[in-house]
Amino acid sequence: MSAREAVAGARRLVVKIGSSSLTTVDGGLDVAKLDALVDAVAARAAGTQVVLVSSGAIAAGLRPLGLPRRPRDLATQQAAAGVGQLHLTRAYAEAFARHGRTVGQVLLTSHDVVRRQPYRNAQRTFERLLGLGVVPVVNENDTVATDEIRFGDNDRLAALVAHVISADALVLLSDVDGVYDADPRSPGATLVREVTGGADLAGVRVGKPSSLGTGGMASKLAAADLASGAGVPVLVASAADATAALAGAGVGTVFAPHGPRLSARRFWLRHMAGTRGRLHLDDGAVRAVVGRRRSLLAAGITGSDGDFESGDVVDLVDPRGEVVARGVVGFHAEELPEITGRSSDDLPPELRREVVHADDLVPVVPTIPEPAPAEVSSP
Ligand SMILES: Nc1ncnc2c1ncn2[C@@H]1O[C@H](COP(=O)(O)OP(=O)(O)O)[C@@H](O)[C@H]1O
Ligand SMILES: N[C@@H](CCC(=O)OP(=O)(O)O)C(=O)O
Repeated sequence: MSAREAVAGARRLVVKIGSSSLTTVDGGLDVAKLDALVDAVAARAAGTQVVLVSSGAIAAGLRPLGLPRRPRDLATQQAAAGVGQLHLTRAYAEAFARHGRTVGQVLLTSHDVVRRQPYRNAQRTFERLLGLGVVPVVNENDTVATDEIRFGDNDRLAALVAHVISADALVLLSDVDGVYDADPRSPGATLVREVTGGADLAGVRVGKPSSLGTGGMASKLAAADLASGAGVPVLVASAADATAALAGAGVGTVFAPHGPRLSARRFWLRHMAGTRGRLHLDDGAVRAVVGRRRSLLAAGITGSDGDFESGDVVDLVDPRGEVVARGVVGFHAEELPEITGRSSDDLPPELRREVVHADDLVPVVPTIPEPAPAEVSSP
Protein backbone atom coordinates (compact mmCIF):
# COMPACT_ATOMS: atom_id res chain seq x y z
CA MET A 1 0.00 0.00 0.00
CA SER A 2 1.39 3.41 -0.92
CA ALA A 3 1.62 6.09 1.75
CA ARG A 4 -1.14 8.09 0.01
CA GLU A 5 -3.42 5.06 0.05
CA ALA A 6 -2.57 4.65 3.74
CA VAL A 7 -3.79 8.21 4.38
CA ALA A 8 -6.98 7.58 2.39
CA GLY A 9 -7.70 4.30 4.15
CA ALA A 10 -6.58 5.31 7.64
CA ARG A 11 -9.02 4.40 10.37
CA ARG A 12 -7.11 6.58 12.82
CA LEU A 13 -5.66 9.82 11.59
CA VAL A 14 -3.84 12.79 13.08
CA VAL A 15 -4.37 16.02 11.14
CA LYS A 16 -2.21 19.00 12.08
CA ILE A 17 -3.02 22.52 10.91
CA GLY A 18 -0.61 25.45 11.17
CA SER A 19 -1.30 29.01 12.35
CA SER A 20 -0.91 30.54 8.91
CA SER A 21 -3.75 28.39 7.58
CA LEU A 22 -6.23 29.51 10.23
CA THR A 23 -5.59 33.18 10.66
CA THR A 24 -5.62 36.36 8.64
CA VAL A 25 -2.31 38.04 7.82
CA ASP A 26 -2.94 40.80 10.35
CA GLY A 27 -3.74 38.30 13.14
CA GLY A 28 -7.17 37.10 14.21
CA LEU A 29 -8.96 33.91 13.46
CA ASP A 30 -10.10 33.32 9.88
CA VAL A 31 -13.33 31.47 10.57
CA ALA A 32 -13.94 30.72 6.88
CA LYS A 33 -10.61 28.87 6.68
CA LEU A 34 -11.32 27.02 9.90
CA ASP A 35 -14.79 26.02 8.67
CA ALA A 36 -13.33 24.73 5.41
CA LEU A 37 -10.86 22.57 7.31
CA VAL A 38 -13.58 21.19 9.57
CA ASP A 39 -15.76 20.40 6.52
CA ALA A 40 -12.87 18.44 5.00
CA VAL A 41 -12.21 16.53 8.24
CA ALA A 42 -15.91 15.84 8.80
CA ALA A 43 -16.30 14.56 5.25
CA ARG A 44 -13.46 12.13 5.84
CA ALA A 45 -14.44 11.29 9.35
CA ALA A 46 -17.24 8.80 8.71
CA GLY A 47 -15.70 5.62 10.12
CA THR A 48 -12.41 7.41 10.75
CA GLN A 49 -11.20 8.57 14.13
CA VAL A 50 -9.49 11.93 13.74
CA VAL A 51 -7.35 13.83 16.21
CA LEU A 52 -6.87 17.44 15.18
CA VAL A 53 -3.66 19.15 16.31
CA SER A 54 -4.34 22.83 15.81
CA SER A 55 -1.93 25.71 16.11
CA GLY A 56 -3.18 29.27 15.99
CA ALA A 57 -3.80 30.19 19.64
CA ILE A 58 -1.14 32.90 19.71
CA ALA A 59 -2.05 34.20 16.25
CA ALA A 60 -5.76 34.22 17.12
CA GLY A 61 -5.04 36.26 20.25
CA LEU A 62 -3.29 39.09 18.41
CA ARG A 63 -6.28 41.02 17.16
CA PRO A 64 -8.38 40.79 20.36
CA LEU A 65 -5.38 42.16 22.26
CA GLY A 66 -4.60 44.82 19.67
CA LEU A 67 -1.14 43.40 19.08
CA PRO A 68 0.23 44.31 15.64
CA ARG A 69 2.42 41.21 15.26
CA ARG A 70 3.44 37.99 16.98
CA PRO A 71 5.16 39.02 20.25
CA ARG A 72 8.70 37.86 20.88
CA ASP A 73 8.62 37.51 24.64
CA LEU A 74 7.21 34.40 26.24
CA ALA A 75 4.88 36.15 28.71
CA THR A 76 3.04 38.07 25.96
CA GLN A 77 2.93 34.96 23.77
CA GLN A 78 1.34 33.13 26.69
CA ALA A 79 -1.17 35.90 27.26
CA ALA A 80 -2.05 35.91 23.55
CA ALA A 81 -2.39 32.12 23.60
CA GLY A 82 -4.72 32.29 26.61
CA VAL A 83 -7.01 34.67 24.73
CA GLY A 84 -6.65 32.99 21.34
CA GLN A 85 -7.11 29.40 22.49
CA LEU A 86 -10.58 30.32 23.73
CA HIS A 87 -11.57 31.71 20.32
CA LEU A 88 -10.04 28.70 18.60
CA THR A 89 -11.86 26.10 20.69
CA ARG A 90 -15.19 27.90 20.40
CA ALA A 91 -14.82 28.13 16.63
CA TYR A 92 -14.01 24.40 16.39
CA ALA A 93 -16.90 23.46 18.67
CA GLU A 94 -19.32 25.48 16.52
CA ALA A 95 -17.90 24.23 13.21
CA PHE A 96 -17.98 20.55 14.20
CA ALA A 97 -21.44 20.97 15.74
CA ARG A 98 -22.72 21.73 12.23
CA HIS A 99 -21.70 18.16 11.41
CA GLY A 100 -23.19 16.76 14.60
CA ARG A 101 -19.73 16.18 16.10
CA THR A 102 -18.49 17.04 19.59
CA VAL A 103 -14.97 18.31 20.19
CA GLY A 104 -12.81 17.87 23.27
CA GLN A 105 -9.90 20.15 24.06
CA VAL A 106 -6.56 18.54 24.99
CA LEU A 107 -3.76 20.91 25.97
CA LEU A 108 -0.40 19.26 26.57
CA THR A 109 3.04 20.26 27.76
CA SER A 110 6.03 18.00 27.37
CA HIS A 111 5.76 17.31 31.12
CA ASP A 112 2.64 15.35 30.28
CA VAL A 113 4.52 12.81 28.21
CA VAL A 114 8.12 12.61 29.41
CA ARG A 115 7.21 10.50 32.44
CA ARG A 116 5.66 7.15 31.87
CA GLN A 117 2.56 7.60 34.04
CA PRO A 118 1.35 10.93 32.61
CA TYR A 119 2.07 9.53 29.12
CA ARG A 120 -0.25 6.62 29.83
CA ASN A 121 -2.85 9.02 31.21
CA ALA A 122 -2.75 11.02 27.98
CA GLN A 123 -3.03 7.79 26.00
CA ARG A 124 -6.07 6.71 28.02
CA THR A 125 -7.77 10.08 27.62
CA PHE A 126 -7.34 9.99 23.83
CA GLU A 127 -8.69 6.44 23.70
CA ARG A 128 -11.75 7.39 25.69
CA LEU A 129 -12.43 10.57 23.70
CA LEU A 130 -12.13 8.68 20.41
CA GLY A 131 -14.24 5.84 21.75
CA LEU A 132 -16.96 8.35 22.62
CA GLY A 133 -16.92 9.69 19.06
CA VAL A 134 -15.36 12.99 20.10
CA VAL A 135 -12.86 14.86 17.91
CA PRO A 136 -9.94 15.73 20.20
CA VAL A 137 -8.53 19.17 19.37
CA VAL A 138 -4.96 19.32 20.63
CA ASN A 139 -2.56 22.19 21.17
CA GLU A 140 0.44 22.84 23.32
CA ASN A 141 -0.60 24.31 26.66
CA ASP A 142 1.09 27.58 25.77
CA THR A 143 -0.18 29.55 28.76
CA VAL A 144 1.90 27.51 31.20
CA ALA A 145 4.64 26.06 28.99
CA THR A 146 7.99 27.57 29.90
CA ASP A 147 10.96 27.33 27.57
CA GLU A 148 12.16 24.23 29.42
CA ILE A 149 8.96 22.26 29.04
CA ARG A 150 7.85 23.34 25.56
CA PHE A 151 7.44 20.91 22.71
CA GLY A 152 8.49 23.91 20.68
CA ASP A 153 6.36 23.29 17.65
CA ASN A 154 3.13 21.55 16.86
CA ASP A 155 4.55 19.54 13.96
CA ARG A 156 6.58 17.58 16.50
CA LEU A 157 3.63 17.44 18.90
CA ALA A 158 1.48 16.00 16.09
CA ALA A 159 4.10 13.32 15.32
CA LEU A 160 4.18 12.37 19.00
CA VAL A 161 0.39 12.29 19.25
CA ALA A 162 0.27 10.10 16.13
CA HIS A 163 2.29 7.55 18.01
CA VAL A 164 0.47 7.95 21.31
CA ILE A 165 -2.81 6.99 19.60
CA SER A 166 -1.22 4.45 17.18
CA ALA A 167 -2.46 6.46 14.20
CA ASP A 168 -2.42 4.91 10.74
CA ALA A 169 -1.23 8.17 9.19
CA LEU A 170 -0.28 11.78 9.92
CA VAL A 171 -1.28 14.73 7.74
CA LEU A 172 0.51 18.09 8.20
CA LEU A 173 -1.49 20.91 6.60
CA SER A 174 0.14 24.27 5.99
CA ASP A 175 0.02 27.32 3.73
CA VAL A 176 2.36 25.64 1.24
CA ASP A 177 1.44 22.69 -0.95
CA GLY A 178 4.29 20.43 0.14
CA VAL A 179 8.04 20.28 0.55
CA TYR A 180 10.01 22.16 -2.12
CA ASP A 181 13.66 21.62 -2.95
CA ALA A 182 14.22 25.32 -2.09
CA ASP A 183 12.19 28.07 -0.43
CA PRO A 184 9.00 28.15 -2.55
CA ARG A 185 9.18 31.96 -2.61
CA SER A 186 12.36 31.70 -4.68
CA PRO A 187 12.13 31.15 -8.45
CA GLY A 188 12.57 27.64 -9.81
CA ALA A 189 11.72 25.80 -6.58
CA THR A 190 10.24 22.38 -7.36
CA LEU A 191 7.81 20.29 -5.33
CA VAL A 192 9.19 17.02 -3.94
CA ARG A 193 6.32 14.57 -4.33
CA GLU A 194 7.60 11.56 -2.47
CA VAL A 195 10.23 10.86 0.16
CA THR A 196 11.23 7.24 0.56
CA GLY A 197 14.62 7.84 2.16
CA GLY A 198 17.33 10.36 2.91
CA ALA A 199 18.41 10.69 -0.72
CA ASP A 200 15.10 12.37 -1.62
CA LEU A 201 15.87 15.19 0.81
CA ALA A 202 19.58 15.51 0.21
CA GLY A 203 19.27 18.63 -1.97
CA VAL A 204 16.35 20.21 -0.12
CA ARG A 205 16.92 23.68 1.31
CA VAL A 206 14.51 25.27 3.74
CA GLY A 207 13.79 28.96 4.14
CA LYS A 208 12.05 30.93 6.88
CA PRO A 209 8.59 30.10 8.25
CA SER A 210 5.62 32.25 7.27
CA SER A 211 5.15 35.37 9.43
CA LEU A 212 2.72 33.55 11.76
CA GLY A 213 4.29 30.08 11.73
CA THR A 214 6.78 28.80 14.28
CA GLY A 215 9.00 26.04 13.03
CA GLY A 216 8.71 26.39 9.26
CA MET A 217 9.41 23.56 6.86
CA ALA A 218 12.41 22.38 8.90
CA SER A 219 10.14 21.38 11.78
CA LYS A 220 7.75 19.62 9.38
CA LEU A 221 10.66 17.62 7.96
CA ALA A 222 11.83 16.69 11.44
CA ALA A 223 8.30 15.67 12.46
CA ALA A 224 7.81 13.68 9.25
CA ASP A 225 11.09 11.92 9.92
CA LEU A 226 10.07 11.15 13.49
CA ALA A 227 6.71 9.67 12.47
CA SER A 228 7.73 7.89 9.26
CA GLY A 229 10.84 6.51 10.99
CA ALA A 230 8.51 4.88 13.49
CA GLY A 231 6.28 3.38 10.81
CA VAL A 232 3.62 6.08 10.37
CA PRO A 233 3.08 7.40 6.79
CA VAL A 234 3.06 11.21 6.59
CA LEU A 235 1.56 13.66 4.10
CA VAL A 236 2.58 17.34 3.99
CA ALA A 237 0.02 19.32 1.99
CA SER A 238 -1.73 22.65 1.69
CA ALA A 239 -4.72 23.33 3.94
CA ALA A 240 -6.44 24.63 0.82
CA ASP A 241 -6.21 21.07 -0.57
CA ALA A 242 -7.39 19.43 2.66
CA THR A 243 -10.27 17.52 1.07
CA ALA A 244 -8.06 16.10 -1.69
CA ALA A 245 -5.24 15.39 0.76
CA LEU A 246 -7.50 13.49 3.12
CA ALA A 247 -8.97 11.53 0.22
CA GLY A 248 -5.52 10.31 -0.84
CA ALA A 249 -5.41 12.33 -4.08
CA GLY A 250 -1.99 13.04 -5.53
CA VAL A 251 -1.37 16.33 -3.71
CA GLY A 252 1.47 17.31 -1.39
CA THR A 253 4.60 15.45 -0.34
CA VAL A 254 4.26 11.98 1.00
CA PHE A 255 6.77 10.31 3.35
CA ALA A 256 6.77 6.53 3.16
CA PRO A 257 7.22 4.74 6.49
CA HIS A 258 10.82 3.61 6.68
CA GLY A 259 11.16 2.06 10.07
CA PRO A 260 9.47 -0.70 12.00
CA ARG A 261 6.40 0.40 13.92
CA LEU A 262 7.75 0.76 17.42
CA SER A 263 5.66 -0.26 20.39
CA ALA A 264 4.29 2.74 22.28
CA ARG A 265 6.79 1.99 25.05
CA ARG A 266 9.82 1.95 22.75
CA PHE A 267 8.67 5.07 20.90
CA TRP A 268 8.19 6.85 24.20
CA LEU A 269 11.68 5.78 25.24
CA ARG A 270 13.30 6.93 22.00
CA HIS A 271 11.56 10.23 21.41
CA MET A 272 9.68 11.44 24.45
CA ALA A 273 11.16 10.33 27.72
CA GLY A 274 13.16 12.90 29.67
CA THR A 275 16.59 11.49 30.59
CA ARG A 276 18.09 11.79 34.06
CA GLY A 277 21.69 10.73 33.43
CA ARG A 278 24.23 8.94 31.26
CA LEU A 279 25.88 5.54 31.32
CA HIS A 280 29.25 5.33 29.55
CA LEU A 281 29.74 2.09 27.60
CA ASP A 282 32.87 0.40 26.25
CA ASP A 283 32.94 -0.68 22.59
CA GLY A 284 31.96 -4.27 23.37
CA ALA A 285 28.88 -3.13 25.25
CA VAL A 286 27.90 -0.81 22.39
CA ARG A 287 28.10 -3.76 19.96
CA ALA A 288 26.04 -5.96 22.29
CA VAL A 289 23.38 -3.36 23.03
CA VAL A 290 22.99 -1.66 19.65
CA GLY A 291 24.08 -4.45 17.30
CA ARG A 292 22.74 -7.52 19.04
CA ARG A 293 19.96 -5.90 21.12
CA ARG A 294 21.26 -7.47 24.34
CA SER A 295 20.73 -6.18 27.88
CA LEU A 296 23.39 -3.88 29.27
CA LEU A 297 25.46 -5.55 31.99
CA ALA A 298 27.66 -3.87 34.58
CA ALA A 299 30.80 -5.28 32.93
CA GLY A 300 30.31 -3.06 29.86
CA ILE A 301 30.00 0.20 31.79
CA THR A 302 33.01 2.46 32.30
CA GLY A 303 31.27 5.21 34.26
CA SER A 304 28.05 7.11 34.83
CA ASP A 305 26.83 10.58 35.61
CA GLY A 306 23.54 12.17 36.64
CA ASP A 307 21.22 11.92 39.59
CA PHE A 308 18.89 9.10 38.57
CA GLU A 309 16.90 6.50 40.40
CA SER A 310 16.09 2.96 39.41
CA GLY A 311 13.27 3.22 36.83
CA ASP A 312 14.46 6.53 35.35
CA VAL A 313 15.46 6.87 31.69
CA VAL A 314 19.14 7.43 30.90
CA ASP A 315 21.23 7.93 27.77
CA LEU A 316 23.76 5.25 26.87
CA VAL A 317 26.88 6.81 25.34
CA ASP A 318 29.77 5.24 23.44
CA PRO A 319 33.48 5.88 24.20
CA ARG A 320 33.38 8.93 21.86
CA GLY A 321 30.55 10.48 23.84
CA GLU A 322 27.82 9.82 21.20
CA VAL A 323 24.41 8.80 22.51
CA VAL A 324 23.76 5.35 21.03
CA ALA A 325 20.70 4.22 22.98
CA ARG A 326 18.26 5.08 25.73
CA GLY A 327 16.93 2.83 28.39
CA VAL A 328 15.27 2.43 31.76
CA VAL A 329 18.04 1.94 34.32
CA GLY A 330 17.67 -0.72 37.00
CA PHE A 331 19.95 0.88 39.61
CA HIS A 332 20.15 4.13 41.56
CA ALA A 333 23.03 6.43 40.56
CA GLU A 334 24.82 5.91 43.89
CA GLU A 335 24.83 2.13 43.40
CA LEU A 336 26.67 2.24 40.10
CA PRO A 337 30.28 2.99 41.15
CA GLU A 338 30.31 -0.29 43.11
CA ILE A 339 29.29 -2.41 40.09
CA THR A 340 30.88 -0.48 37.21
CA GLY A 341 33.11 -2.70 35.04
CA ARG A 342 32.49 -5.82 37.13
CA SER A 343 31.35 -9.11 35.63
CA SER A 344 28.14 -10.65 36.97
CA ASP A 345 30.00 -13.54 38.64
CA ASP A 346 31.98 -11.02 40.59
CA LEU A 347 28.92 -9.24 42.00
CA PRO A 348 27.01 -10.03 45.20
CA PRO A 349 23.73 -11.83 44.37
CA GLU A 350 21.52 -8.82 45.18
CA LEU A 351 23.36 -6.73 42.55
CA ARG A 352 23.56 -9.47 39.93
CA ARG A 353 21.03 -8.17 37.37
CA GLU A 354 20.93 -6.22 34.13
CA VAL A 355 21.74 -2.52 34.41
CA VAL A 356 19.33 -1.90 31.52
CA HIS A 357 17.14 -4.78 30.36
CA ALA A 358 16.92 -5.37 26.60
CA ASP A 359 13.13 -4.87 26.70
CA ASP A 360 13.63 -1.40 28.16
CA LEU A 361 16.22 -0.24 25.68
CA VAL A 362 16.08 1.43 22.27
CA PRO A 363 18.98 2.31 19.98
CA VAL A 364 19.11 5.96 18.92
CA VAL A 365 19.64 6.05 15.19
CA PRO A 366 19.23 9.10 12.95
CA THR A 367 16.94 8.07 10.11
CA ILE A 368 16.58 10.79 7.44
CA PRO A 369 19.63 13.08 7.43
CA GLU A 370 19.15 16.80 8.08
CA PRO A 371 18.30 18.70 4.91
CA ALA A 372 20.79 21.23 3.59
CA PRO A 373 20.81 24.43 5.67
CA ALA A 374 18.71 27.45 4.78
CA GLU A 375 20.23 29.84 2.32
CA VAL A 376 17.21 31.80 1.17
CA SER A 377 15.68 34.69 3.09
CA SER A 378 12.12 35.99 2.96
CA PRO A 379 11.11 38.16 0.00
N1 LIG B 1 11.82 24.09 1.17
C1 LIG B 1 10.59 24.54 1.56
N2 LIG B 1 9.49 23.87 1.14
C2 LIG B 1 8.25 24.29 1.50
N3 LIG B 1 8.01 25.37 2.28
C3 LIG B 1 9.07 26.07 2.74
C4 LIG B 1 10.42 25.68 2.39
N4 LIG B 1 11.26 26.55 2.97
C5 LIG B 1 10.49 27.45 3.64
N5 LIG B 1 9.18 27.18 3.51
C6 LIG B 1 8.10 27.96 4.13
O1 LIG B 1 7.60 27.27 5.24
C7 LIG B 1 6.28 27.81 5.50
C8 LIG B 1 5.48 26.79 6.28
O2 LIG B 1 5.96 26.73 7.62
P1 LIG B 1 5.18 27.50 8.79
O3 LIG B 1 5.06 28.94 8.47
O4 LIG B 1 5.81 27.12 10.09
O5 LIG B 1 3.74 26.85 8.65
P2 LIG B 1 2.63 26.40 9.66
O6 LIG B 1 2.12 27.62 10.35
O7 LIG B 1 1.63 25.78 8.74
O8 LIG B 1 3.25 25.39 10.60
C9 LIG B 1 5.70 28.12 4.16
O9 LIG B 1 5.02 29.34 4.22
C10 LIG B 1 6.91 28.18 3.22
O10 LIG B 1 7.02 29.43 2.57
N1 LIG C 1 1.02 26.45 20.12
C1 LIG C 1 1.20 27.56 19.21
C2 LIG C 1 1.62 27.11 17.82
C3 LIG C 1 3.00 26.59 17.71
C4 LIG C 1 3.31 26.14 16.28
O1 LIG C 1 3.98 25.12 16.06
O2 LIG C 1 2.80 26.89 15.26
P1 LIG C 1 2.80 26.49 13.69
O3 LIG C 1 4.21 26.53 13.16
O4 LIG C 1 1.95 27.51 13.04
O5 LIG C 1 2.23 25.11 13.59
C5 LIG C 1 -0.13 28.31 19.02
O6 LIG C 1 -1.20 27.71 19.12
O7 LIG C 1 -0.07 29.52 18.74
